[in-house]
Amino acid sequence: MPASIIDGRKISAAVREQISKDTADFVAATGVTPHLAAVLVGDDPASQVYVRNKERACEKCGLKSTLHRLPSETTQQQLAELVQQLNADESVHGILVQLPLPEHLDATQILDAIIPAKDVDGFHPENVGLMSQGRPRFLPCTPHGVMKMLEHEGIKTSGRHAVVIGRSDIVGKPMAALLVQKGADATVTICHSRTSDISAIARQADILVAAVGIPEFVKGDMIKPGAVVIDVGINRVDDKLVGDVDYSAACEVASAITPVPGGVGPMTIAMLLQNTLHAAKHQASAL
Ligand SMILES: NC(=O)C1=CN([C@@H]2O[C@H](COP(=O)(O)OP(=O)(O)OC[C@H]3O[C@@H](n4cnc5c(N)ncnc54)[C@H](OP(=O)(O)O)[C@@H]3O)[C@@H](O)[C@H]2O)C=CC1
Ligand SMILES: Nc1nc(=O)c2c([nH]1)NC[C@@H]1CN(c3ccc(C(=O)N[C@@H](CCC(=O)O)C(=O)O)cc3)C=[N+]21
Ligand SMILES: [Mg+2]
Repeated sequence: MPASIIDGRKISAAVREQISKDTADFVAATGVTPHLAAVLVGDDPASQVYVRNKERACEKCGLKSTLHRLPSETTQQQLAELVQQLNADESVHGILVQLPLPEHLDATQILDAIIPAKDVDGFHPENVGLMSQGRPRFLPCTPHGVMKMLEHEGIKTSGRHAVVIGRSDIVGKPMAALLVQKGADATVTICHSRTSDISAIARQADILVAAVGIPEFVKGDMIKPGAVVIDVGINRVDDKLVGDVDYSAACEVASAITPVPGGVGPMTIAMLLQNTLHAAKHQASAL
């Protein structure tokens, strides 16, 4: 039986509908419109896709979004100054600096400079620490979106073996952290570029998450029959979006799979809007 397709667009639409209502209530009560400021330096293709969709989603849900587009040649100091300006701007509730930054810029220093209360990506070390202790402030959007999808589909994680391919700070590591935490209770293995025999490990997964950044990295024979496959990858190949999983091969083996596009991406955006509303609520109540 071919895999069932986990419809990220549909699940995210349901989440966004709730966010729209909550945002309207918040605006009515406070007169404040939740405001997300995004910073894009240069022209990373996955970031371009993200920017486009997130602007549209903010607008539809009644949030304000502003995009600061900076040229690839932007200096560390110029970028740091923009972050300081957004930190100080009381009309801005959420700040997101698109990654990856161009080679010559130090992303860690920039992410550390975002005040934790506006860190809607959940990348600041204070927010990472809170998450890893199981008392989250802002959960990172992509892993949180994946957990929401699993929950929505009634896919249990407890006692299951989850294999995450990728150990980045934005996807792989926080994905593993959420899957292993109490309540989710998966047994988690993390793979990366130095892992030996990834295929053998991947084949043990009940839940396989691919966050590699290599088109169709996961082949059909790396998937255990009946496994759930979550494809986080957003790769542009000949002007089309493809994931990190060989989708047609995986459909023959998996029990359920997320497509690209239309899978994890829309969930990331829904979680970003949720974090921005949450940030605005906190900042309004702190006044
Ligand atoms: N759908 C969404 O909402 C989002 C999608 N993405 C997409 O997800 C993908 C991953 O993103 P991100 O985590 O930021 O990417 P990174 O490039 O930061 O991380 C990739 C990870 O994959 C590992 N890796 C690379 N090559 C191999 C290999 N041959 N075998 C095993 N592991 C390998 C790397 O290992 P090592 O650490 O050893 O280098 C690294 O840990 C990208 O396609 C990105 O565009 C990202 C964010 C959100
Ligand atoms: N600080 C930071 N935080 C991020 O979360 C972050 C980032 N930087 N840099 C780039 C990656 C990539 N990313 C995407 C999110 C949604 C879609 C998305 O909406 N995808 C749609 C695309 C639909 C289409 O346009 O065809 C889909 O998959 O269906 C894509 C990519 C977030 N990232
Ligand atoms: Mg990819």
